[in-house]
Amino acid sequence: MIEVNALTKRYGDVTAVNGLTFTVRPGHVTGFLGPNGAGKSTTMRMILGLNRPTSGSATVGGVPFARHGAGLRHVGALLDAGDAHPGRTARAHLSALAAGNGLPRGRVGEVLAEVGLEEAARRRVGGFSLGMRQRLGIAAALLGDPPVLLFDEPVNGLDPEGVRWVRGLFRRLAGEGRTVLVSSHLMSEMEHTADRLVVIGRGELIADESLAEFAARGGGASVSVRTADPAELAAVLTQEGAAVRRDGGDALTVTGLSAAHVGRLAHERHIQLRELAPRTGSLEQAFMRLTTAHADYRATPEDAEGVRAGASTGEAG
Ligand SMILES: Nc1ncnc2c1ncn2[C@@H]1O[C@H](COP(=O)(O)OP(=O)(O)OP(=O)(O)O)[C@@H](O)[C@H]1O
Repeated sequence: MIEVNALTKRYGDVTAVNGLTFTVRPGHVTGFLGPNGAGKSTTMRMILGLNRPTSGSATVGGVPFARHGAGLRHVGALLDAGDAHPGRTARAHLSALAAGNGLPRGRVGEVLAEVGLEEAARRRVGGFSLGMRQRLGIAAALLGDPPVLLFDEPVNGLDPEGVRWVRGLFRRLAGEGRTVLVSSHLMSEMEHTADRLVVIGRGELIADESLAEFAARGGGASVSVRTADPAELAAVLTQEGAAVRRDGGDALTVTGLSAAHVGRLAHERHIQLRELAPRTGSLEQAFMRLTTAHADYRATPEDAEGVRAGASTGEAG
């Protein structure tokens, strides 16, 4: 369990994180989402004791991270894929981490196999692709077999097979009862990975809920119906105050009534239903709607690539 309590971080005039409170529970993959510059990395660094909060606190398993001895046994983290020394081999990098944390050497081979880097174990990290460095960072996070794992933008640089693999890995880790927090600035990445979301913008909490709850906030929740008598059902539902769209054939899309309500009305009027399915609103829609007001850096026509803030996360204090 990770508990973040009224966490605030200021860099001079910039408030990177502002009074953030949320809990990340075991047994779930929790997506940590926000536009560029929202404060995700800063928050993760404070959870890991790498940045000191201006105020507030963060604990892992009820204890500030810094007070955990042999840190890798308690928390595994992928923060920056580039943090392995380029002159070291993958195996040497992991062996040094294992030794520093009092972990058995045998774990090195196990995690190399787990992330698919066995073949590259004796190559220098300097020659690794970004995707390989991400895999190495994930191997380091897994080394201590920790109950809590944090991954900052882990999908960066992975190919489609790698993305599929990493999603499966996160789900397995959560399935084993671990606490898994994964950051991204893209909802599309989280949609198939996370089952809960913590969404922030400009350092402030926007949402802390399940994917379904978040999607419902985007509006557009509807009910799909197929029926033997679409014209009759459309009339009944419209009379009840719903908006009904005829989708051709026997299909209708209904907004403004729950699936249960549609089912009950059809039953009362003896209208046969062939399908009745609630559809949640789009996650992407909800994300855009709720974070637009909180986005620091947005593309303009002159700057179509958008601006990555001059953010350096190199602070160690
Ligand atoms: N060391 C620092 N010194 C000054 N400002 C900083 C520092 N680190 C972060 N910031 C600022 O804090 C804010 C939050 O940055 P942070 O990197 O935490 O955001 P993020 O959500 O991880 O963004 P991204 O998705 O772009 O990685 C930004 O405005 C950034 O410029």
